[in-house]
This record gives sequence, structure tokens and C-alpha cells, in this order.
Amino acid sequence: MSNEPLLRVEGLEKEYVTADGVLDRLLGNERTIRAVDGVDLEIREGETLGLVGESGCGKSSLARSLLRLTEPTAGTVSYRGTDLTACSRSELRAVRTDVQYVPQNPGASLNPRLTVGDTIGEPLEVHDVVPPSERDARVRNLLETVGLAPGHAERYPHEFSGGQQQRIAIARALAVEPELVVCDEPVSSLDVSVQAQLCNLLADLQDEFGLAYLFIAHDLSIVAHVADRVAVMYLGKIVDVGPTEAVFDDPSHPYTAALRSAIPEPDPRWEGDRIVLEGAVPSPGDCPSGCRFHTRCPSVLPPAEYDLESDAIRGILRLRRRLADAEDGLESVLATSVADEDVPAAIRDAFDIPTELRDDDADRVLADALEAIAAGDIADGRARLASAFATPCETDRPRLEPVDGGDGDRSIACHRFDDAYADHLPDDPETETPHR
Ligand SMILES: Nc1ncnc2c1ncn2[C@@H]1O[C@H](COP(=O)(O)OP(=O)(O)OP(=O)(O)O)[C@@H](O)[C@H]1O
Repeated sequence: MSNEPLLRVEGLEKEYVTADGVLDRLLGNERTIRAVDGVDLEIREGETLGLVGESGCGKSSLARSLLRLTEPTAGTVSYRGTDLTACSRSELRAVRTDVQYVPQNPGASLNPRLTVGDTIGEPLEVHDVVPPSERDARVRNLLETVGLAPGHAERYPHEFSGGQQQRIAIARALAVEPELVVCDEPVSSLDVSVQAQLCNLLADLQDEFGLAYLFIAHDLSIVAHVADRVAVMYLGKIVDVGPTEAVFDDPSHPYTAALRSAIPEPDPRWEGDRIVLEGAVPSPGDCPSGCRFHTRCPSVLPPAEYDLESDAIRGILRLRRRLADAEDGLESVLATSVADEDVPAAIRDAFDIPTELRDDDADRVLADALEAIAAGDIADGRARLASAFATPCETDRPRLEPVDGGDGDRSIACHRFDDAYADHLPDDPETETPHR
């Protein structure tokens, strides 16, 4: 396997401009959704690169824009040195024989009016791969290659199970003898046993034809079985990329650690706790500032001035976010009403902030801010907390940088791995989350 990338993606961006209705569009009330935000990636010859992240992180948008199935907003995609973003439509059609896409949910993407034979035969004709006289034989051969019977060519897509439909979609992609196949969640909708069969099929095809795959999944456990390297995506950005084993054995990025910990049957070697992320992925139309993951990050960096336990800074940040929207007074901070003197304790309780911070100075500043809020001066409390408990995760955007100690193949976008923020790391490693 050569180390020269087959496909190199640089600074890829994809924005969608949406409006709730025609009126909003006419009034200019449109929103820009930045689904892919400056992605750099490479896919090497014959390798499988897994791309994982929760639903809505931008995986399909990335896959579709790198193949120009949807036009990217910015960036370049070089396939064997040819910049696909600069190709004319006809040049792109020629490259499409080398780079194929297997869409999510093949049941919906296979034309119900075409027989399976015509579905697989269509790209053979479009790209002039075999003479018309050899088309049917080639279709039958492709069906056998993906584990279906040659006689299935006469049937229609609805006569097949989900797993079989996925095999048909793979056969269609293979028809033009590609070098790279982008598989968008190829097994997510299938039963576990069918998932395993399809993963084995993809591996066999890779061995036989030397294929490279971009394999998209929201579940890290599937990717572990098929990928040589893994890229982890969060809100339009790659936050962690490296060899599969390294990403699994040392899921250093807090988001990777959370995905890793969510695997239902953990590797017996894995001793980490289950990390439950708060809430869902925020809308890419309204991305958090700084590190996009900071609003859900279990390991957000505390301010350098204080020696704060990670639970405390998380709770304080949650409180700060709530206060940012708290125009209606105390009732939008606390769900139930309590006596004025009990408000500080009730807020600590509601936001999982310890009753006493281990850092006395921090505790005094927090107590003063809570007193201000209890007295009804929410703006003062908000300002005190914002100036005392700022975190670089909220203001500074982390860059995807190689991490020390590896072979240069692992990169992580997290301030915890940037020496410039070393003074923010808590003094007591016992209070740290399990991944660092
Ligand atoms: N055509 C579109 N118009 C507007 N917004 C879109 C469009 N396609 C995707 N989006 C939005 O872009 C964001 C990323 O979506 P995308 O489908 O790329 O994510 P994903 O990680 O592949 O998720 P899933 O696993 O659910 O497919 C989401 O917020 C989605 O709502």
C-alpha cells in the first residue's frame, strides 16, 4: 500500500442557505448552515478510512461535496493530482469511473422501475465499460461478485431485503471498476448479522480489486472492524484522525472518548467509564464559539487562575449559558421557586456545581456571583461569572495538529494537546477524565 494519497481534500467547505418558507426567502430571512467547515483529509491507495460522528455532524455533506454530487462552497479535492473542484462536467464524468459513491439507504436510491440488471448495467453503458454484447454477462458476474444470484438481474429492487439492496448498490458502484468507493453509512440500517456479512464482502472486494474506501458510520464500533484509519467529525470539522488502533486504544480527544465509551460491548482491554454527552449536536447554523464541542465537552479546560475540578467548570459553564438567555429573571435559571437565601445552594444543586469548590478563591468569586443573582441582579452575576470563569475552549478555536509521541499519523484538535494551554490543565490528575 503506497503512502501517496489517492485523494487529498484541503480546506473543504459546504454551506447550505435555507429559509423556512417562500416568505422568509423573499424577506431575506435566510440562514447559512455550514455543514462542512474547512476539512483536510487524505485517502491512501487501497486503504479504508472510516469517518465517524453523530448524526448531523456533516459526514454525508463532506462525502457528497468531495465527489461534487453537491457543489462544495470552497476548498480543493485532488484525485491523483487532478483537482476535481476545477474539473468541467465532462472531465468529472471521466473521474467518476474511478471514484464511486454508494449512497445511504439504497432502498430509496435504487430506481424502483428498473430491474436490477438495468440498474447495474446503466453505468456500464454510460461509461462505455464493456461492449453492449457483453453487458448481460458482466452484470451476472457482478451479481455473483457481491454474493447474489445471476438470475436476480431480472427482478426489481423492492423484491430484495435491505442487505441485498446494499449489495446491488455495491455491484452498481463496482461496475465501472473504481479505485475508491465512498460508502455512506453502508450498514447502519441493517441487522447486526447482515452488517457483518456486508463488512466481510467489502473487505473481500478490497483484497480482490485493491479498492480504497471512505467508510462513513455514526458508530465507532463498526468502523473499528473495517478501517485502517479513522477520522472523527464534529459539527463540520475533523477533530481527531489517526490509525484505527491508536484512536481506539487512546481515544484522547474528549469527543472520540465519548464515542468510544458508547460502544455497547466494550473491548475487555478498555477500562474507561461510559461518558454520556449532554444534549444533541448543536445546529451547524448556530455553532458554538471557540471549540465547537465545548458546550458538551466533559473535559472542558478550567481557567488557568484556579485549580478547578472538571465537574465544577462544566456546571459553571452550563449556568453561564443559561444566564446568557435569562432575560426573565430568576425563574429562567431555576425551575422551582425557593427562598432568597436558598437560591445560591439551589443553583449549585441544579447545575451540578459542588457545594464548595476545592479552590477557595474560585469559591468566593462564585459565591459572590450567586449572591448577586439571588438578589435579582442577573446581569451582575452573569458578568462576574464571565470574567472569572472564562475558558479558552469557549474563545479559541483548536487546530488539528499532530500529537506528540505518535508516528506523525495522529492529529487531534483539542486545547488539551496544545502546550500553549498547559497551565489550564488541573493540578490533580485524579480529577481528570479517564482519557488523559
Ligand atoms: N440540502 C440541505 N439543505 C440544508 N441543510 C442541509 C442539507 N443537507 C444537510 N443539511 C444539514 O447539514 C448538517 C449536516 O448534515 P449531514 O447529512 O451532512 O450530516 P451527517 O453527519 O451525514 O448526518 P446523518 O448521519 O444524519 O446523515 C445537518 O444540520 C443537516 O440538517
